[in-house]
Formats: sequence, structure tokens, C-alpha cells
Amino acid sequence: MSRAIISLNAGSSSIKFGLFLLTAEGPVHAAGGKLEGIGTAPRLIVRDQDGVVLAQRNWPDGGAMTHEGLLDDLYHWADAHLPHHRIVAVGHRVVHGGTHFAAPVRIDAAALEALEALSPLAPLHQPHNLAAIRAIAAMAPDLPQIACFDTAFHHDMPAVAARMALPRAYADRGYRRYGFHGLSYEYIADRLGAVDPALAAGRVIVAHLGNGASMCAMRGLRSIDTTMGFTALDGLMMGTRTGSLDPGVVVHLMEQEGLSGKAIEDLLYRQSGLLGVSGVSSDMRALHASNDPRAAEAIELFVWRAARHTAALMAGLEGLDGIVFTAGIGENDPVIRRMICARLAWTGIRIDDAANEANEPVISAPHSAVAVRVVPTDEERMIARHTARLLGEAA
Ligand SMILES: Nc1ncnc2c1ncn2[C@@H]1O[C@H](COP(=O)(O)OP(=O)(O)O)[C@@H](O)[C@H]1O
Ligand SMILES: CC(=O)OP(=O)(O)O
Ligand SMILES: [Mg+2]
Repeated sequence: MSRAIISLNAGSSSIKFGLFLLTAEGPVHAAGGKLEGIGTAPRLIVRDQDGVVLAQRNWPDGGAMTHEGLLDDLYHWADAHLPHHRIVAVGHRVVHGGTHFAAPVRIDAAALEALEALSPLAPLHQPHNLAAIRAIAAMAPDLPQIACFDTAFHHDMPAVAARMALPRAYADRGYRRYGFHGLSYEYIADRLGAVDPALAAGRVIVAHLGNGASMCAMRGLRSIDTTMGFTALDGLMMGTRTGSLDPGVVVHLMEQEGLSGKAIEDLLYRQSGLLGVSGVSSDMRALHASNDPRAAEAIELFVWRAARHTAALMAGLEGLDGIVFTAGIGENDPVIRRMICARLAWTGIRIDDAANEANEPVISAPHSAVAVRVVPTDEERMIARHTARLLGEAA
């Protein structure tokens, strides 16, 4: 039986997983799946290494099912349906590593406790990430589990990009901009270095547009700024999150409307963004399919905000050589890419419409002043590489 590792990536609306065989050339993808639509209509699709569908499953009335309930279902399903391998470790995406965790670690009780304390800073993710770790530890206490952090890629951002304009004492207590989606950015940086080394050496903005959405400004493939901050609430408008918001709104909601901390958290993380503005859905596909004018307004705002944040990151980069689109919307939605690039036409960006419609790797026109690429992200593979490295295996 081959030795294998499992990667688990619990996002806000999805659980993605990968089965990777350990080989002398590094982890080799054997199967992977995506359980998406958590909170709306959960559905699972599992494919083998060639993309052949191994299984599909729907939970038509599963809008109320939780990450934990679905993970338990998923485990029992995988045990019955997937070919058996000797699992030697499980790697996890853990969204918040705080000031302490700047690189992947093997999880022990002390690490788990430290990560638990960060849950309020990532309420849509951290509790699910840690629940999966705890569930697996209960089933297999001796199985090594590795945590890989979304914040790590941004750890060495310039101090000016990480600082918040609060009194200094707060910075000493961990109030800083951390940034997220780091496993995705690390994977994209690696791919970009391989497919376009000239662009990789330059000034690039990576737009990770999924249910959670952020952008990262990279110079020479290192993060120099990013739109998410202390939490994954800052920056771009998202599926159910506000993105940047005048903090005065929070004070007003508390003082004048009497909303509790929990109620405000729910409002900003779960009821806002595309869902809140459209009143229709948090899912970009559903908004495109809707005739409700509020759906069009939500899309317009999403695009407006994306262009505005791109321009803000350009200031730090002192220009722009390329944009890379990735994640659910970035990889699959030509309409949103075209609309964002149209708002940035003043930079000299020009899209090749046919290439954009076909989700091709390069979607900029030959005369475009800025290269525009589509690079599918693969957080699971990045987790597998880190996990293999920590086990002392080829990565
Ligand atoms: N073919 C598609 N066209 C437009 N949007 C898509 C498509 N596929 C996925 N999406 C959108 O991507 C988002 C989910 O992105 P994803 O990166 O999978 O989310 P998560 O943040 O949970 O990891 C949803 O808004 C979904 O509608
Ligand atoms: C950090 C974050 O928002 O992640 P996701 O996009 O998976 O929700
Ligand atoms: Mg995601």
C-alpha cells in the first residue's frame, strides 16, 4: 500500500481536500474533491488525478448543515469509496497564525491552544480548521497533523504595510495587518516563477476572488502589501463580508442601535457583501443568473471595489506589470474579469475578449501595457508540499 497524505482546506463556503502519494519526486496528486455551497446547497464532487469524476453527491435540503457535520459525512463516505492508502499525515489550512506562527508546524496540544485563542479573529474559518484537527486527533491520536497558515506568506511584509494607525501600545499586543490567502499566493508565486519568470521578477497584483476575496501586491514574488488585514474582513467586498468599512459604522451600530459584538460580527461576516447588497445570493453565479436589479448593483460594487483596491496596491508597487486572477470567481468568471479590467483601462490594460471568454492562461491583448493571466490556485497542493517537508520527505 502506498504512503499518502491528506490535505484539508476548510474555506468559508467550502471544504476542499486532496489525497497525495509520497514519492521521491514529492507529493503526487491521486484524488481530490470539493464540497462547496456550505450554507446554501452543499454538493460534493470527487475526481481522480486525471479529472475523471469518481463521485458526486448533493444535500438538497442541507442549507443548515455545518462544516463539522459535512466533514463527518465526508469522512465516512471517503472511507467507503476511495481506494485505501496508508495515510501518514494530514495537512491543514489554518487561516490565522497570529504573530507566533510564521511557518508550518506539527500540531500538539500547546499549538492547538494557541491557535484556539485566534478563533475570534477568523470566525468563519479558524473554528472549522481546528474542529477538523480535533476530530482527526480523536480518531487517530498518533497521526501527525500539520498546520499551514494563510498569514505566513505576508509575515515579512514591509512594516509600513503591516502597521495600523492605532496607538503604539496596540501594535505590541498583536494589532497589526496580517493578510490571508497566503497558501494560495505562495502557490501562484511558484507557478508564475515557472511560467513567466520575467513577469515574476516585476510588479504583480494577484487577485484571489472567491467567496473570500483579497489581493496581494508582489514584487519579485514576495508580498509587499495585501488587502486583508487584522482579520479576513478587510479589503475587497466578498460573498457575505463587507470588506473595508468606515469603522465609524461599527461604533454607531453599537452606540446608537445597541447591537452586541456578536450581532455586529454576524452582520459584517455573514449578512453583508454580495448577499447583503443583492438580497439574492452570496454566490456570483446566482447573481449573474438573476434579473433582480439589486444583483446587478452588487456586481457593480464588487467590481468598483476591486478596481479601487488594485489602484491602491499599485501605489505601493509604483506601477504595475501584471495582474493574475485566481480562485472561484477569478478563474471562472470572464464577465467579472472583463469588468474589472475595463475599470482599469486608464493603466493601459487591454483584454483579448476571446482568450478571456475561454479562461485562457494569458487573457491580455498583445498591445496591453499590463499582462493579465489566469492561474488556477491549488492550496491543497501547497499544504501537501509543506506537510511532506515537515515529515522529512521530498516536497
Ligand atoms: N464558473 C463560475 N462562474 C462564476 N463564478 C464562479 C464559478 N465557479 C465558482 N464561482 C464563484 O466562486 C465563488 C467561490 O469561490 P471559492 O474560491 O471556491 O470559495 P472559497 O472562498 O469558499 O474557497 C462563488 O462566488 C462562486 O459563485
Ligand atoms: C481567508 C479567507 O477568506 O478564505 P476563504 O476565501 O477560503 O473564505
Ligand atoms: Mg478559498
